[in-house]
Amino acid sequence: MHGSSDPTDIAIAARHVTLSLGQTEILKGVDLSIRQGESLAILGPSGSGKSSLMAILSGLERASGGDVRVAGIDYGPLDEDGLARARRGRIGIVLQSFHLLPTMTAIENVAIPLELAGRSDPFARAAAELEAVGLGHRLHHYPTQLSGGEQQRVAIARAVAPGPDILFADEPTGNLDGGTSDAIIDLLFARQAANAATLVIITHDSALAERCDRIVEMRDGLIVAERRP
Ligand SMILES: Nc1ncnc2c1ncn2[C@@H]1O[C@H](COP(=O)(O)OP(=O)(O)OP(=O)(O)O)[C@@H](O)[C@H]1O
Repeated sequence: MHGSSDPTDIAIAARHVTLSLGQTEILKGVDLSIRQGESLAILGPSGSGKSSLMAILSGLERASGGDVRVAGIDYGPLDEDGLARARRGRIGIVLQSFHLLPTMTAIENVAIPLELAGRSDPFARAAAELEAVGLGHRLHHYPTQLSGGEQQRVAIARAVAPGPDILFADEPTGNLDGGTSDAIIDLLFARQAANAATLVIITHDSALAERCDRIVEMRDGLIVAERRP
């Protein structure tokens, strides 16, 4: 009835998004629409603005200009608290640098956001999520007691645990060996399918990009190409 342009199908709508930091123009007018349930890979050289765009779409950073609407919420009028509330339980984020809380164990890092989102049995659920990423034997380790790849997997467990509608991942396989990387990617796509979630992945891994529904390429603060694998 409404066709593919039905606005309720759109999980993420960015219109002419700009980001300037000081004199530097990092994003120069990005237009991007992503459908609910779609998987999108963002490719592009180092410094092209991929992480900056993800920070804005995920509500971690505010755009300097343009419009961002995610899961029906206009980010424009929201302050930092408003953005945090908009993210909670709906948006999962895996960042390159993990951002685990150093004073909390692996299980606490996964369980506390579940508790904040009002989910029942946060610790049982967190344990199950950590087992799913192969860390059942590391539940009570602190981040400094975990390898980079293990911290990465805790960050992934934390992001997927609330069953978010939208999952963002910045180089999710960057710290993982081949076998672990394949298992984690399978897990991300399985979670996406189970929740009909939207998945946005920044990656240099072309095999991973090819598994997505759509690939966009960034260069110098703009999306310059788009294709379907
Ligand atoms: N806080 C900041 N202050 C100044 N410049 C910044 C800041 N954050 C990012 N930049 C610059 O913005 C540009 C885009 O950075 P961004 O991290 O978005 O690129 P990227 O495509 O994700 O790169 P990579 O693949 O290396 O992670 C870079 O030139 C970077 O130096």
